[in-house]
Amino acid sequence: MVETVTDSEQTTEKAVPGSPLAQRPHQSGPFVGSEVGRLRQVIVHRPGVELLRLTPETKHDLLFDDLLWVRRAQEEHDQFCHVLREAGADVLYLDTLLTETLSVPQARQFVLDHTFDERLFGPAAAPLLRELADSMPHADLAELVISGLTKRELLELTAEPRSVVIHALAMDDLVVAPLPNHLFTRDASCWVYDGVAVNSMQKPARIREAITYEAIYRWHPRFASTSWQRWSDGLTDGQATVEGGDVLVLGDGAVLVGMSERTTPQGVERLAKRLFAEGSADRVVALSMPKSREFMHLDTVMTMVDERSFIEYAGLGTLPSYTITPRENGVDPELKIQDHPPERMHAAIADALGLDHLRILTPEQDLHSAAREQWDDGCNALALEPGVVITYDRTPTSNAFLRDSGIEVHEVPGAELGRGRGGPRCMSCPTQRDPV
Ligand SMILES: NC(=[NH2+])NCCC[C@H](N)C(=O)O
Repeated sequence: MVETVTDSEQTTEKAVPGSPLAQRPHQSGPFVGSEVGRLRQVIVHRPGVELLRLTPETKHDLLFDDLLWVRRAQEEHDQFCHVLREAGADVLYLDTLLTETLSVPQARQFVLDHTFDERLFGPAAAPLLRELADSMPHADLAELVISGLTKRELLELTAEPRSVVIHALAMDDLVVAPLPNHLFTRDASCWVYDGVAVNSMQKPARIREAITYEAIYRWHPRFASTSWQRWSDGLTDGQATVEGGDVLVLGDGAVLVGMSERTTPQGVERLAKRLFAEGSADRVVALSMPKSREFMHLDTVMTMVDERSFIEYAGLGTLPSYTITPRENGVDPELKIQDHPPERMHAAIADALGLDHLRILTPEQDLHSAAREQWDDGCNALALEPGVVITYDRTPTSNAFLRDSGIEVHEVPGAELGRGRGGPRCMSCPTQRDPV
């Protein structure tokens, strides 16, 4: 095994003029000051009925590579949450947050309006389904939104609506689609310093996930009673997509974004512009990634494990990159864009971090083993604090290499969870994390 260190061996830190907000200490409201600072509060989603909706025919469109044994996946997820709690993090469950949010009348109306869209259900069924959903207790409505509903289940609740759309469905077809990728709470929203991006999702199976987060952040008292910035317009952003798996909060006013299968350059520019306008960040480094499923998000190929170290997939190579900074021009900052050739990728990230070089941790393996471990989320580490991470147990070479490099690794079982192509970082949406 070798440790690859880019540029030189020295570790002298450069002083970087970070924004005042990037330094803001942890307080009770949401604030994510870095990628590796102490994790204080995190949103997760325990896999549920929505995963029972996967079949060999639907799994592909629902973005899973295999069916999960749901009970075992729940046990694995419980162990993941246990490690988070042991590390002192406050673990918030997405379905509980949504249930509590739905008790606020405006939130309920918002979720119903956006879920029962005429364009999806047709003008005949949409109002009837909306009415049925509105008559449900909060927890049942949350369950319907996340787990979906088949025609058979619908007919157990009500008489068949007079609708061509519903009539044309077979009994076990889904009337309301499930949201199985809510498991990966990282993606549909992401907190960056003192604000949040509720993301317009690239894949049709994930678009409705943004409704859940939009409602929670706007109306759940935990979030609605504090002030924070908006880095996106969520559902209405169209092609300007950003997904949280592509966004690494480097710390001290710097952000690293992967332009992947999911995140577009338009999305990156908008994120940068809004961060700069509020003075919450002043450097965004964007990497131009291959657009492919195995590299769907940046955090599937590289994650940060301490203030200067990243675990990185051997097959990633180096990528063209851009450094975006604000060019002050009156009130509205313009974007100053500097492009870098592939060989400068690590140097561009190091510069944004104010470091002479990064420590790139890439275990030495044959190419096939490296590809297998990347596919199994070996590079998807979730930091609990600098130098302490959670990974799946199914990637032993990456885990051993991290340990040999001085990183404390907490392994959690990933035999079932890993079938959704997301690891510990993907399954977490930090809402409070210390700066470093
Ligand atoms: N941050 C991540 N890498 N998330 C992984 C998401 C996996 C999910 N099945 C999808 O395809 O969207």
